[in-house]
Amino acid sequence: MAADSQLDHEKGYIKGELLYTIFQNEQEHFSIAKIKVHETNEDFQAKDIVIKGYFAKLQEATVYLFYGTFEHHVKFGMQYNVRSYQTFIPDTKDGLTAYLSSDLFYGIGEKIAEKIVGKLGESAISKILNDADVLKDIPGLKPDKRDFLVKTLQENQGFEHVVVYLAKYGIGLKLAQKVFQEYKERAIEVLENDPYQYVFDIEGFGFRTADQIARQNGLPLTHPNRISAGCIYVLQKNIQNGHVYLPLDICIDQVMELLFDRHQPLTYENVSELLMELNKTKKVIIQDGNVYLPSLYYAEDGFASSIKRLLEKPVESDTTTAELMKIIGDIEETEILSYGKEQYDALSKALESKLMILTGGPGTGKTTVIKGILKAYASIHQMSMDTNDYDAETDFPFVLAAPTGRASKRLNESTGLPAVTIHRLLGWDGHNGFSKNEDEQLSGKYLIIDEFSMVDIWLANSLFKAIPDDMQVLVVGDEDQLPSVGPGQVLSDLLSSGLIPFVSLNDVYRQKEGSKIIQLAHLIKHDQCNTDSLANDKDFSFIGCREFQMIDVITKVFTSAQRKGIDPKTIQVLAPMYRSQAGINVINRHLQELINPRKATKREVKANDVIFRIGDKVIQLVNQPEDGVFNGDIGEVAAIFEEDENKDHVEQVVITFDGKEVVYERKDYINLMHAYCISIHKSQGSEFPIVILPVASGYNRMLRKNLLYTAITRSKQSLIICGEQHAFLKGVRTKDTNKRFTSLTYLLETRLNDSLPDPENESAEEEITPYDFM
Ligand SMILES: Nc1ncnc2c1ncn2[C@@H]1O[C@H](COP(=O)(O)OP(=O)(O)OP(=O)(O)O)[C@@H](O)[C@H]1O
Repeated sequence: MAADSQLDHEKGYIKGELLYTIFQNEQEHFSIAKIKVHETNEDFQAKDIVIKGYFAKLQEATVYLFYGTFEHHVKFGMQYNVRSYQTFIPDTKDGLTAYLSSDLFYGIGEKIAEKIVGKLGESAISKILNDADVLKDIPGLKPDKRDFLVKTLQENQGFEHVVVYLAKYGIGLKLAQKVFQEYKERAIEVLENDPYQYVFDIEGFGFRTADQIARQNGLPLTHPNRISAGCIYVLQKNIQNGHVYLPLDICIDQVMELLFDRHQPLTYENVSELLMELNKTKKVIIQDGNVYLPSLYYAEDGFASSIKRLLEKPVESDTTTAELMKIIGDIEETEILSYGKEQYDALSKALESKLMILTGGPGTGKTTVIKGILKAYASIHQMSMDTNDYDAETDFPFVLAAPTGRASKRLNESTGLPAVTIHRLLGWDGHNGFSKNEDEQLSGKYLIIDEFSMVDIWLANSLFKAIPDDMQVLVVGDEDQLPSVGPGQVLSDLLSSGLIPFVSLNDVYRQKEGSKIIQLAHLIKHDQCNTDSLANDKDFSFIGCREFQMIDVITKVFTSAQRKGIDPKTIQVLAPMYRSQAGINVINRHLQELINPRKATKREVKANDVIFRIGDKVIQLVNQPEDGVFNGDIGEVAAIFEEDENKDHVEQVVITFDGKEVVYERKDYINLMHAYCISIHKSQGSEFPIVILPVASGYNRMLRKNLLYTAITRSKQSLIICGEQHAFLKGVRTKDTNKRFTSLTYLLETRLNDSLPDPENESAEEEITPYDFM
């Protein structure tokens, strides 16, 4: 613990003493403080500086070594962003004695301190922290004083010790803080004995980091914990590819590949045995030769059970076909339209089915049918569709929801009825789960979930658990769009089971037949898109260019739109990749410069490499249901507050999402990025008046039919594709062959087949529609 060995001259440091704390978040251990500088190897002359970072508790009159980097703050000027730190303990035994007999360790006098240092040497502090019993034989050190000394050291040095220790492995303060919160003083012991434990317990602690530490600590590569952590890591990684499980063979192969080492080879049996062990302790579930993480196994299982439960209680209706025809006829009259055959089927089937799926591409009338269903349901059951006619005692019968804020807003606008996000509907509490579940189910009679292709198996399970037995459900989606970001392919599994009543709308409606965007979407859907399909039209243009010209073309489109008085906010660029010559990051940088350039009067903050400026268009990257914002929501930077301008005394960025304000602190900036250009995946569930879709051959490995179809169907008024025609045509002809491993179809087949009437026979009986009389 000698000072010279403490000091890492290779890194920039400031040695200094706390003057005062400017801000402190005790829960997060985050502080901003002013320190007096004693010494530094940084190019820096001032006598004091503001530091910020995660600290245990900075004590006055204690000297610390801070390692970090300088950062410029608009108001406070130069600041030192601390990455790691430790208490500076003077170089000599005398220095250490002085430290231990300082005011910090009340009741420890110089004599006792000398004895401690005499016995334990210069590494006394580490020794005490590792094992407090080393103090047992110090003459004159009473048990209560000893306990106090250990406790104070643990409080002050424990966290630092962990920070310094983890910094050796490149682990930053923030993760170190999570580690300390989980294990306290045991952090280093756990890491030394079994770094893989961190992978299980600490969110964000990667397997590879644990592996590197284990190797440095000499743990054998065939250590069972390494194999176990490798198995869990492989399964977790595969969630990102949408898989619910991995077949045993594939799982073992991937684990062996991950853990491969020439000198200590693993056998198939080693991994397979460990998987069986994990299965016994329920850390994984192996079923029919497939390996699941428990949360996914139970989600699929639970979802299939909910479907079975609902279908076992069919709708009891005494409405005759003639009555239904009359009701639908009346709706046609008031809406001044005549439903097509598919639409009529959809209406009547949805009204009589406990659960129905409605699918269809753009402009096929999904919204028109939803509105018809709601009206017909209200008419059959003689219910008012006016929310004012209901109170706390009488629940509004129609429940409308969608996975994203934007999609639920559209559903609300198109139906005129309240619609919310699924998270909101289920009462997400922000941390532990939903308030609506199997014990406290939803109220209402008819549930419509739009954009269901975006719903992953976890959310589907939570939602369906909360549906009461007597509620009818309509699931709406477009099966040709991208599957959910999360694991599973719930919509397509439900459809391919063939066990859930469904209607697919294929006819495109007259008013929109003139729309090239919709035509193009349907040509792609039916694999009929060719060079002729890309001819310019009033709502569509294809601007040919090479990848290196892409940024130029996109900025020119924006400039010319601005000249024509088109609000740039109505234009959305959608691209498949973040990092490439014409990737999302580059496009965003250029568009920010063009649309919202730096101005002396405009506040901005810098977070990592990104500058957020007032007026910037931004996108939320994760679900933050506690604030009512969701992955993919687009907002605008409305205000930036400095530390002394708000009661929390922290810098804040305020984003407005459709009029709703959400406050972000620095630690949350990571959940935002610019949205002049967003990924096609993030655009699911949203629609934009004008879409620019760059298609470069550099995106080749991403270009797939469902991706391009999703992008195109986001545009409502105008679509501009720029790039290379052959890359686009190749993309729309490339099917997504990344099969997701899910067992939902199989589960539905095995559970429902025995208990339900054959839908084929059932629909054969019911097939009388007005068309049969025409
Ligand atoms: N039976 C019909 N007769 C006349 N017009 C219709 C009919 N069905 C739908 N339309 C019209 O076709 C257009 C598209 O219908 P709608 O918005 O319901 O389709 P959608 O599938 O929800 O489309 P999108 O997915 O693009 O939002 C609307 O203008 C609608 O009024």
